[in-house]
Amino acid sequence: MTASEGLVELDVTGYANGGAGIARRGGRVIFVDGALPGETVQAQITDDSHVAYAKAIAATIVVPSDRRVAPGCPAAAAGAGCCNLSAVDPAYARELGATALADVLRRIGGFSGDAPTAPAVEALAEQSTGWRIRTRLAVGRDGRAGLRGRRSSTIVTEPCAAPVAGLLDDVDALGARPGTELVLMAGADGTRHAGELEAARVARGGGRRRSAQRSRGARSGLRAVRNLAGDDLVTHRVGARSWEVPVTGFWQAHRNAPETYVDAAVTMLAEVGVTGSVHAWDLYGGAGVFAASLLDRGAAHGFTVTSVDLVDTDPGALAAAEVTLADDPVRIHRGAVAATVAGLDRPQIVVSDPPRSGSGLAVVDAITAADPTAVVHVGCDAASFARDLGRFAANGYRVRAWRAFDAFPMTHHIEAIAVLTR
Ligand SMILES: C[S@@+](CC[C@H](N)C(=O)[O-])C[C@H]1O[C@@H](n2cnc3c(N)ncnc32)[C@H](O)[C@@H]1O
Repeated sequence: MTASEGLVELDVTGYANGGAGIARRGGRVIFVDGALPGETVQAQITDDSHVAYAKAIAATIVVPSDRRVAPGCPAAAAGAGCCNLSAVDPAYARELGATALADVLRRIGGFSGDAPTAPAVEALAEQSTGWRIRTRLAVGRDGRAGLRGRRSSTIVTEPCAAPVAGLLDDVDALGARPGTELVLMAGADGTRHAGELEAARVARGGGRRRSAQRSRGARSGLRAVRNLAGDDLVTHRVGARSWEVPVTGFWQAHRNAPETYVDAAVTMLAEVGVTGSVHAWDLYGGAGVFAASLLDRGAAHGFTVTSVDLVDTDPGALAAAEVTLADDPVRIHRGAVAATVAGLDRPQIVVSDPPRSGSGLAVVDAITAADPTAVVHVGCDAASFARDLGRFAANGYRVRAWRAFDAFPMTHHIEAIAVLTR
């Protein structure tokens, strides 16, 4: 290893959850953004403040991996923070995702030989481009819309390759005003819907970390939406059901995700022996896609869902659920899961599909205290998924089956689903 002009030469030997390559130098682990296992890179150290590890960015690939491919996403190639694995062979990216998942299941979840073998990551579509049905773009002072830079607040106007065909066509002609965000969503029939989200009001001061947190909080808070194209409500379909979801509301990003996940959940519940009449909880249920499929598909798999408690915080998603599930035995609860579950009827089945931060230990404890026969736990962040599963295991629930999906192709993110029983 040599150091020149602030760069260090590193041999990358592993891959970490989060998409960085792993190298070692002077007894420390170095997480190298943009590097793959087997590569030698010249890297710039970006964070040297920790005793056990440092962070770096690959500046030059000296010896490339033979699994590198031509970058598939123009926006990422121009520095946008979207498709961080767009220059990696998609099959190899899935292998790396499975390796990272297995690693966090062991290290964070504490899983070893008594759990099923960690799952492979399955593709949701043949292509790794053209899968994303919703996206948010920042609108710059010049009125041009684009993705934020990976390590900067610059706006990259080259197109991302992830959105479905047509979603990003001529976005600047939609008329979103400078400083706002442009929200785009494709409906089940392919129609594009667009809204302008008013600029987030972010309080100032308190250091870089605090202000980044404030900025995220402000962006996710309630903000006015001005319709720019299509409708305020977007029609999505799963099986024979349809939902009318606000253009800013939650819907799975990959066009094939909802059908795949509900099919996986119902099939795995049957495989672990759920039978008879059951009451279910659909926690972090959004518009009630899992609730509907449990009701509609259980009978074909040997169990009958007689009623569901659906819990979510998002008023738009719950309004969609109220319409779609109006004639079904579903009680809708608006509120945080942690504050709501204690008052619900005892379930035999629980589906829990939290945001990236996971359910957290208190919610896992509340679920296991209700003593369900089976839990379907879904995670879009491998580390929080592993942590939550570890808590289920500590509370006496065993993973009986799990699957993982390449739900965000060309990125390091994966989605995983586990079914547990006591
Ligand atoms: C990954 S989404 C899953 C939605 C739904 N299961 C689906 O597949 O469409 C996570 C959901 O959790 C909701 N949410 C986030 N934090 C929550 C909390 N503390 N309590 C209840 N719901 C929450 C969000 O509004 C969002 O709908």
